[in-house]
This record gives sequence, C-alpha cells and structure tokens, in this order.
Amino acid sequence: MQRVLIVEDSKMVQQVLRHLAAQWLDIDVDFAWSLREAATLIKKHRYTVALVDLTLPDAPNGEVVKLMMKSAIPTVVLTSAIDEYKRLQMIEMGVIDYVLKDNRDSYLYAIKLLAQLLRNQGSKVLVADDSKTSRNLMKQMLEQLLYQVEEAADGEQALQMLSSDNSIKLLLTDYAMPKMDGFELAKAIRHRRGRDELAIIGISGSGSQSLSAKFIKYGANDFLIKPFMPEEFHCRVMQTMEQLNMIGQIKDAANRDYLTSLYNRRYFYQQAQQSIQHCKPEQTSVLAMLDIDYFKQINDTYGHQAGDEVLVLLSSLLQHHFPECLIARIGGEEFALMLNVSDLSQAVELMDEFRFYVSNHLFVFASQPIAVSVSIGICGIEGPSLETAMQHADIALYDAKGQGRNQVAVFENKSQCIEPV
Ligand SMILES: Nc1nc2c(ncn2[C@@H]2O[C@H](COP(=O)(O)OP(=O)(O)OP(=O)(O)O)[C@@H](O)[C@H]2O)c(=O)[nH]1
Repeated sequence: MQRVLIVEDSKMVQQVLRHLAAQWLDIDVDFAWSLREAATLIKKHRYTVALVDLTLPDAPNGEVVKLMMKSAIPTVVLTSAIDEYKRLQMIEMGVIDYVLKDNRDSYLYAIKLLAQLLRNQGSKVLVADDSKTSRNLMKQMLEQLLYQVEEAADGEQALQMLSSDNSIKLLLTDYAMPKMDGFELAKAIRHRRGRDELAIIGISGSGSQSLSAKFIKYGANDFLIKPFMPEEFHCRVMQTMEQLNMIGQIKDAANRDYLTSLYNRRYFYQQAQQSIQHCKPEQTSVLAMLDIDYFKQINDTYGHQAGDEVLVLLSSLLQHHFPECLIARIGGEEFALMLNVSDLSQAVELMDEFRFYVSNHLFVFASQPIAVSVSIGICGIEGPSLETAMQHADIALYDAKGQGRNQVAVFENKSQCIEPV
C-alpha cells in the first residue's frame, strides 16, 4: 500500500498542498506541522515518498530531511531559498529533488512529482551503456526515482531485452556502444514499440551535439548530453515519463465509453478478434450480447439521469462479475462480453447467474428503487467471423426479448445463419 507524508508548517501552504494532493494523489496522504509530528507518524506508517519543508519551527536546519533519510523514505524538499551550498548538501544527502516555494505552480510541480514517483514504483527502465561506471551512476539516480532498473552492456543485448519484456517502459541509451549503437537500437525498437508504449532518451558525450537531433529523428523522445547534473537527469526522465503516461491516458480514453468507462464498440471488435485467436485449445470463445429490458420506460419514468445511473451501475456489476472478460458498451443500453470458457453450457450458466443477480439487485436513484432486468443472447464462436457471431448473438438476444425478457437464449437456429465471410 502506497502512502505519502507531507511536512509543512505554513497554514496557507499546507492548505494549498492538501487541495492539490486531493486532486492528484489517489492514496492516503498524512500531513504533519513539525518534525515531532512527522517522527510520530513515521513510527506508525510506512511511507512511499515524502514532501518536506526544509525549515520547520522545531527543525530550523533541515533536520527533517535527515530524519527522512535515516528512515529510508525517498524525499522531495520544499524550500523558500536555495544556494549552491544547500543544493549540494541536499544532493549529497540523497534528496530526489528540491522545489522552490515561490509560486502556486511550484506546489503543483511538487505534487505532480509525487504522483509520478508513485507511478514509477515498480516500473521498469533499461539502461544501455557499455561503460559500467556510467550505467551505475544512472541506475543509482533512477532507483532514487523508485524505478526498477535493468542493464545492458551493448545495443544488441538491449534490443533482445526490450523485445522479450514489454513491461520495460523507458530506455536510456548511450550512442557509442559495441555491436549495435544507440541510433540503430532506437530505430530497431521503434519498429516494434510505439511512442505510447516505450519512451527513449538518447545519451551522447559532450562535443557531439549534432547526435542529439539525430537521436530524436530515430525515434527518441529526448536526449541528454554527458556530463549532466542530477537535477537535469531527473527532470528529463520525469518529463518523458509524464508524456508517456499522458499518451497512454489519451489512448485509453479513445477506447472507452465516456459514460460507463467500459470499452467502446470499436475497441471491442479489435480486441475480440485477438481474444478468439488466443483462446486456449481446451477452451471455447463465447460471445454474449446483453440488453436492458424496457430501458425507455426507465428513462420515461425516472428521467434520463436515472437511466444513465442504471447504465453506470450495471457496467460496474458486469466488471465485478466478469473481471477477466472483455466487456464493452456497444450501443445505448446494449453490452457485449467475450468469454473464454470450457464449453457453451458454462457460459450459459454464468450469464444466467448474472441475469438472476441483476433482477434481484437493488438499483436506487435519488432514493427511489428502480426495477432492472436484462435479456441475454449467447453464441459460441467456432469458425464464423466475429461479425457473424455478433449477428448470431443478436438473433438469440431478440429471441430472449420475444420470449418475455429477463432470460438467456442461445443461438441455435442454423437456418437463420448468415454465411461466414
Ligand atoms: N439514459 C440514457 N438513455 C439512453 C442512452 N442511450 C440510449 N438510451 C435510451 O435507451 C432507450 C432504448 O429503448 P428501446 O430501444 O425502445 O428499448 P427498451 O425500452 O429497452 O425495450 P426492449 O429493449 O425491447 O426491452 C431509448 O429510449 C434511448 O433513448 C443513454 O446513454 N442514456
């Protein structure tokens, strides 16, 4: 469980930080006013990261930072002034970063930095460099940012590691390496993994500025020129990873339905094809189409907002009951599920259990109970294309509606089959 500690003695600053933390950090955050209070909290909880004010009434000389370091808590420092001596002192102590308290944006920067650090925890980064000293230095700085670091001593080894491990999210690559240089590596890996899956930072030695532009052209997101200051390294890595995260969020939003956050029709088609191809030999792919009964009446009786709420609640019930399945809202009050099960009868059993659960579940909107039931059409997918299976499941759904609703029907009537394409 991740947890954050923020130590700040100014009432006004703490208020701003509380507001920003509620907005950006989706985990438990504890606030302390003093070194004493921070020390008590540290005894009670394990903290993933801390944001601390350098000067506190009971700790005027950065004692709180020493306490954090002693307790092995990765720490970001807030300070109202910084000079070269203080900067070096903090870097030597192992502080992740320092933030100057000079405007509202700096507090936002600090909180976003904490959010990124929390996301970093456990994320994999690959450092490709033939110099062990250089690798060690970067590894140390990346581990400070809570990344899990892997190493490669040449381009070929790095390419192999990246090809076999999709969980590596960032590659830091030197230019001059044996077997395969940084350009070739960036070019080769970009063919396989796009900018939404992997971020690349190229590294080149001083006096070779032209290499930087070339790195970007070969697919790197950013570059660093050696030697670099730890702050620059941190900023570039964090910024690059923030971009990767944002691209991921945009891509995810494009695949989801705005109301229920389930996948949308287009994404369902894309993924269902893959799910069919990857179905294990001992399993059967089954498609289920589910439609809320008399949904128009729900809208007409309780209002459109109540209808929306029913859609959202039903979506969370679906996700809760079928956590492993591909689920999408494919139309107004229509949903589709791909199940990989032992046989068709298992799918019928599971869907009937769900149908029964929904008809007995208490849906409430503005303190009013709303009766909800669903009809479900099921079709096994063996041979026909997904498009055909959708039509078959739709026919079965139509049957379920025709037979009085609140029931499950299986597609059986081959005479109604549309020929496979
Ligand atoms: N609240 C809400 N209503 C929607 C949404 N999308 C579609 N609808 C409504 O869903 C209703 C679907 O009505 P019908 O197709 O007549 O189906 P039904 O009333 O559920 O009847 P049966 O399916 O035959 O049981 C329409 O009134 C649409 O306006 C939505 O996003 N929110």
